[in-house]
Amino acid sequence: MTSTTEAAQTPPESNSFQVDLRGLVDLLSHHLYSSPRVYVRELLQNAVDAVTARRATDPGCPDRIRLSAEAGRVSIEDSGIGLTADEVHTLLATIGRSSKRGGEHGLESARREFLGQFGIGLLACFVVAREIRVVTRSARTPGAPPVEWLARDDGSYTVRTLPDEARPAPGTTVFLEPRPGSGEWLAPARVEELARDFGSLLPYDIVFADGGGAERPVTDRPAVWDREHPTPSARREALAGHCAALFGFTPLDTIDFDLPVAGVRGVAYVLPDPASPAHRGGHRAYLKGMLLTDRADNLLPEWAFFVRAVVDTDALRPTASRESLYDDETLDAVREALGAAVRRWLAELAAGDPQRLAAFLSVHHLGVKSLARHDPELFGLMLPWLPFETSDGRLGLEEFAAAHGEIHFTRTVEEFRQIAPIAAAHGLGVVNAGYTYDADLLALLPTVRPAVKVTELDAGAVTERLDPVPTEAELALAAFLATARTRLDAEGCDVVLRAFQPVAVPALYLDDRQARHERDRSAAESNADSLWSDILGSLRGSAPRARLVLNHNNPLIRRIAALPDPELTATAVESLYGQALLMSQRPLRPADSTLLNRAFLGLLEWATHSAAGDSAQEGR
Ligand SMILES: Nc1ncnc2c1ncn2[C@@H]1O[C@H](COP(=O)(O)OP(=O)(O)OP(=O)(O)O)[C@@H](O)[C@H]1O
Repeated sequence: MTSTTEAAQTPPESNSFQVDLRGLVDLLSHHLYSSPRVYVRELLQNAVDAVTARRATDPGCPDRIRLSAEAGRVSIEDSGIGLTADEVHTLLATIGRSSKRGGEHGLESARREFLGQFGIGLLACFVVAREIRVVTRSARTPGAPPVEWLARDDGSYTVRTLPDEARPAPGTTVFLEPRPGSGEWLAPARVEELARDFGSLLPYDIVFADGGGAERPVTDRPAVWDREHPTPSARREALAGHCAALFGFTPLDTIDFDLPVAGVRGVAYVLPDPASPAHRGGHRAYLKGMLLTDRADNLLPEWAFFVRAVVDTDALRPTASRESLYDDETLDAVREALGAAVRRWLAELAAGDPQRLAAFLSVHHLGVKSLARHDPELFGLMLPWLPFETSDGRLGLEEFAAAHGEIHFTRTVEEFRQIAPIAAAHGLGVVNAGYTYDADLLALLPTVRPAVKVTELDAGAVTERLDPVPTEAELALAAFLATARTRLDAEGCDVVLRAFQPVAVPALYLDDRQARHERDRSAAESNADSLWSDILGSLRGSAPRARLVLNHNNPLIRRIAALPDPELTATAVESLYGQALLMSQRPLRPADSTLLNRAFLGLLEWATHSAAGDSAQEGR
């Protein structure tokens, strides 16, 4: 008896993957790319690579590439390396096979010399063509006859040799037979526009013919940033025109990129209007002169959202769709190098052209602040120029620190609005750190200017600055203050009397982070079940309480303090507390709303009663 295991054992059978050609062609032509437009790029790319390959062995060979669109048909002819019948079988008809990585240095040399590398590009043409015909003659094997390869989108093809006169000179012509419904992609104007968009910087002269007999150049080299200009201002003008044509705006300034180590040349145009830091502008990336994408978001660091860049590089790799950059270490390095170039430009402006820097910062200070957070050196450099909202107006921190020695800051815009005028009236320098990046930068300030002291503004610091009231005046108001303290104790708020500016402000509600925390804790305690309430209660401690600072300079306060009726005094104190709380723009707790309601109705009650009393008296 044989065991089950033995019975199941059969010799391993060697198999190959089965490929459904129709499915593969469909996948590569219709689903890899975002738009049919890429077929023009693939045609140009193969033609350019073919000329590059021929020039490697025959540097003086013709380098003609002619793209034409006529009567709904597109063709492209090159004077490149061409193919023999055998090569047609192995290269054109084998999906994934490319001649461009077969050399002794393999893939690396392909990436250095050629645009293509994957062996799938030609199939992209099936997105607009139902049939691709290639007529080619090898330059490497002069005796070989011309060959015709005819491929259909069902994955079938035929190969035949042609008589000598069918193609006397080496090179290749690719003809596309349109697929029904794709006429718009093969219309002459469209083809010419796409060829210019993709191919204007390609290294050989490419012409376009629309069938009317005229030929127009597709290529327009050298790139605008590499052209000779009679004067720097002529160059600036040319670049501004390029930017306007490309991106639709006139740049505030232009930053040159010339980074031979990173294999990158190009420019970055500074946006004339503020841009959202969350918006990463689409940069235009060319790979060896071929446009790869106009949405290369990851080409520059995130903080450089105030520029749109156009670069040509031979260092980066495309993804298989050739529509974006392969996110690898090289891209990281290029991104860093481009970021460093933008920083250098800023530093040079700071050192040599403060006026231009000021114009730039008036639009893009947010971007620079975002960058400076991670770059103390740059922060130090930009410090005199970066604007902050302060109790002395919009100022640079350096100037502000020189006037105050110590810088106080508030964490929120509301706090700043409420306290800054009062603090300023009493000689305290306050910066609003409620805006994006400002708190981070203030925290960084002592690193770049060690002499400057930066502290968060707390209720204690403000109260300390306000003038104390003479003892006799305070004693005279002792009864009133006692009523007020008792009334507001339940709200977790202390009452103090000070004389401060502006006179028109009757009361100031001050708390700091700890006091706010305590407020939240006690609110949570009153809402919690008994276990939590006990735990939260045990946390109650020495946290500073919020305080209501009454202004002895304010006539209303003096009148309230002199009210004979304790009931009315309590209502008035609640009203002052409520008003100050509203002015501080803090969110109201339910208890605060109840208090405000009560105080408001109490005042109405009192006002209508006394009015009724008056009229009753008048009636007598
Ligand atoms: N115009 C041409 N002249 C000579 N050979 C060509 C031409 N077009 C294509 N070939 C040959 O056919 C092969 C396959 O071309 P295909 O466009 O599919 O891929 P590729 O260019 O090698 O790589 P990629 O998929 O990255 O474009 C090429 O490697 C090349 O050897």
